[in-house]
Amino acid sequence: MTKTLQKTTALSTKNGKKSPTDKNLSARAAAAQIILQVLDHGKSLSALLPEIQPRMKPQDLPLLQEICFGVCRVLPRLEWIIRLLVDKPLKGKTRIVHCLLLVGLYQILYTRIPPHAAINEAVNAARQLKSDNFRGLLNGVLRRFLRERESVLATVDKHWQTNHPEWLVNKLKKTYPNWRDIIDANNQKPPMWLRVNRNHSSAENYRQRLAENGITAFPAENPHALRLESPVSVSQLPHFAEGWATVQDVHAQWSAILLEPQNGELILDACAAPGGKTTHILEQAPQAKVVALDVEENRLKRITENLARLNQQAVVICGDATRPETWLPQAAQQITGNKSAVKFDRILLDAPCSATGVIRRHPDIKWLRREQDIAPLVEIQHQILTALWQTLKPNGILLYATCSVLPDENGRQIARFLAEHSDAQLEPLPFPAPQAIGHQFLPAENGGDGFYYAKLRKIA
Ligand SMILES: C[S@@+](CC[C@H](N)C(=O)[O-])C[C@H]1O[C@@H](n2cnc3c(N)ncnc32)[C@H](O)[C@@H]1O
Repeated sequence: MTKTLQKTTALSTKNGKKSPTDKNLSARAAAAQIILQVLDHGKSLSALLPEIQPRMKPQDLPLLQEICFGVCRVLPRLEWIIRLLVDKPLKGKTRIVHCLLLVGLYQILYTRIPPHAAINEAVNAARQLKSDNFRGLLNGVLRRFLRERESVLATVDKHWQTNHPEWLVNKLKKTYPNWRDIIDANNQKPPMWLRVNRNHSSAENYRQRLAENGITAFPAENPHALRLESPVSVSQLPHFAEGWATVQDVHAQWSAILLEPQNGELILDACAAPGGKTTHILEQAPQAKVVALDVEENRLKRITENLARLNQQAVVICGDATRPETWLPQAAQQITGNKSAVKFDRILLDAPCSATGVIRRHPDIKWLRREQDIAPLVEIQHQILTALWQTLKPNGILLYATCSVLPDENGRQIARFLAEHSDAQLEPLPFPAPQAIGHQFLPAENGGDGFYYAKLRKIA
């Protein structure tokens, strides 16, 4: 820390102004509120952004999204800058001012917004957020950062910043010799991937249609996947509303391919919401009878909407995968007309997990997930696996998937299951460089997210 970096003291404040309606809320004010909810109240961006979006001006949404995701991506670096510049931590009611500083610094460092505009907007947002008394502090800190940028960054960037929580870095270090590459990949912005519905078009034909609409896309090894050069709104995608394409990461697309669903089979998608993989199963095998199960009732609507867009049918059920006896009779009733027990030919278990493989897509995971969450997740995965195994037909297939990179949730989970179930056999997967148990994709490998797959057969 150089001597020139004098610290600015946070002033105390009294709130004065009425809060504006959300329609008048600027992108910066909304971003500060959302970041506060993530950091201090453990809420996810994917829950918060859709809530606020209908109440914002449409033209403000891209910037709101950019700031919220961006701040989560580089949070420790921004926090360090604030520690250097602000004497007294902004706590309690003044946390919103701290979040406005994050928002202002992010724009100065990571966007093309002219710094003076970023500062003015942060100061204006303070008024909207009933923090008038802090306008001077915001203005002073951000302007000082501009003046002393070089020396501040020399201090902050003296050592490599992981921008990850320490517990996660330690876990990655223990498992992966190339852990730094994983961290770097997690800190990138992810590409947008499409899955082309082969019932409407080949990936190549769709790529040409995209090109005719000014959208550049690249093919992948996976036959249905296209990577877009730059993300676009789905409303720009040809025939999106009619189900010609679905937004889905390239590695997530392996789920339905590895499951190999067949027409006429009875298939369970056990943790199905929002239904991205349910619809892929039905694209692959339109005549399969698919049960889409999820424990979160409010997430079932998303499955139904996705099925409707693709003009597909499935039995959508709310239920706990650890307790098949509570929902299996209802599923049987809807499929066969009577409640007697049914067994599945194939099961996709896209298990609830730490989501440590999709950090680049959901950077808030780094601050929402805690080390102590992992063991309970591993236990629930084991319970679901064990319970669903009883519902699988002899010779049936269970595909276990997670978007985690932690071995406890992946290879070790399956090793434990194999040790406990003599009727379970590991099936080979069609990837080069076979791994010991299942297959781990790392984040950004082939441009895809971090995913794990293991395919199990029930020996007859
Ligand atoms: C990784 S997400 C599934 C994503 C989905 N397969 C897709 O591709 O769109 C995991 C899902 O598991 C659900 N879930 C968690 N615990 C569950 C349980 N005990 N039984 C059924 N579903 C559960 C969550 O509600 C969540 O929707």
